[in-house]
Amino acid sequence: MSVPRIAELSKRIAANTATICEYLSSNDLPYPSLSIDTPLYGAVPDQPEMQALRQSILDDTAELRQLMLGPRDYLTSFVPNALLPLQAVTRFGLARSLPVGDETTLSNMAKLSGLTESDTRKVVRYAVALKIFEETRPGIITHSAASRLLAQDPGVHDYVAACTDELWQASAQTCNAMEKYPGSEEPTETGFSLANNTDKPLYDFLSAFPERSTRFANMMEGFTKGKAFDLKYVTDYYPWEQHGGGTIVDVGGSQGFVSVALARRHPSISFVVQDLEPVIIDPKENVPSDVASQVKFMVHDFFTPQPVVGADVYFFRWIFHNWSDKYSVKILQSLIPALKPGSKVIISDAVMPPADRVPSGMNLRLRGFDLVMTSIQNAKERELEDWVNLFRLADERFEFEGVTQPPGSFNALLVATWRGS
Ligand SMILES: C[S@@+](CC[C@H](N)C(=O)[O-])C[C@H]1O[C@@H](n2cnc3c(N)ncnc32)[C@H](O)[C@@H]1O
Repeated sequence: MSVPRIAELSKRIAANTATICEYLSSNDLPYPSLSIDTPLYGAVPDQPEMQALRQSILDDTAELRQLMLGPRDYLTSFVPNALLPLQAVTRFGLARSLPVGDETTLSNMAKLSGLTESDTRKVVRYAVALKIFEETRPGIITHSAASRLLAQDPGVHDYVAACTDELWQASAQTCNAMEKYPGSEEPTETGFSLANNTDKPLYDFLSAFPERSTRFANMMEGFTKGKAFDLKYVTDYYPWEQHGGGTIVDVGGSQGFVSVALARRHPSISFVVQDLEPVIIDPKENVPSDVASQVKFMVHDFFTPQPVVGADVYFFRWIFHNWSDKYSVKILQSLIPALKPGSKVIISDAVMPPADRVPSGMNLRLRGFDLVMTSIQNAKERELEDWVNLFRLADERFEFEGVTQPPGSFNALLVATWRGS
């Protein structure tokens, strides 16, 4: 008789958990816990074998939960306001106002946040139920591991704040946008546009609000702290050393953290980070002194002709998934006047895999991201064929060379070479 799926899953979960426990125990490492002193970026070591076991446990527990719920309870288990406590905790500074190691009362949290006591109680207790904060005695609140991270890591804080304040609201309006503007490729006809009652694209709109704009950029940097977005997937999976003595232009490079990481490993390469004005605030603050002479900043709109002529590489990380094909083609074509024969265009972006080739947790994230891109820009994540077509649509002289998909990475690296004169 075949083993029931629920038994198979629970057996594998138990075996994988035991392997991780043994590893932690034999290396004298702490076990995962929800309490404040747990390793805040995860107790499972960042090592391929351990991470594969962790991913398997995450996928198996999700499936086991769904099987245990059954279809009806599964569908009704999606509460409509699951992100509300996270939005409130960041919007009203509830985690940051509580010093780590201290305890406080709900009334004090209300005073510091400006919320009413009643709203504070509702929000914080929902957060406690989600293991964000602990209520150690009735009305007495301390940090949990999760709220501590929100208090102490500005990248994670801004990630959560921008996800809830910007992306969640945009998602809630996306079906309305699909109805109002069917098939639109315009970044002005999105869920984000409807949520903000604006006719400007997201980045133009945010540029009028420097704080929101910076927070959005910080959310992007926060992503890179997630394991699937580690900068190593850019630095270690392309032979950058072949461009020694040359120049790499980091187009839409935000505050330059990718260029800084590459500059540290390749002292003979020069970097130019380009972005819109409000994002490039003050290069003196953004560039660590050890690479200051190597990494320059430049305000540049990538829909206008590329001003750095004859660079070896034009690098785009997380740019094209923000734009529909109509606009992505324009970005590539704006490079053409600056390209020399052999210039590379290197793109770090997702290549959507067939669903059965990735762990279900990763597939879920990729599918979620695809729709985030629609909600904010009418853009999309692309399959390999879409990428090849994009270069072809922009200009036949772009020769698509191939793609590298580092294991465990959200993004792949796509390389094309300019074969024009
Ligand atoms: C998703 S972020 C990616 C940032 C960075 N490359 C990274 O890997 O995290 C997109 C970036 O494109 C920039 N951007 C948007 N429109 C732009 C434009 N027209 N010209 C130049 N940069 C632009 C944004 O300011 C933002 O920093």
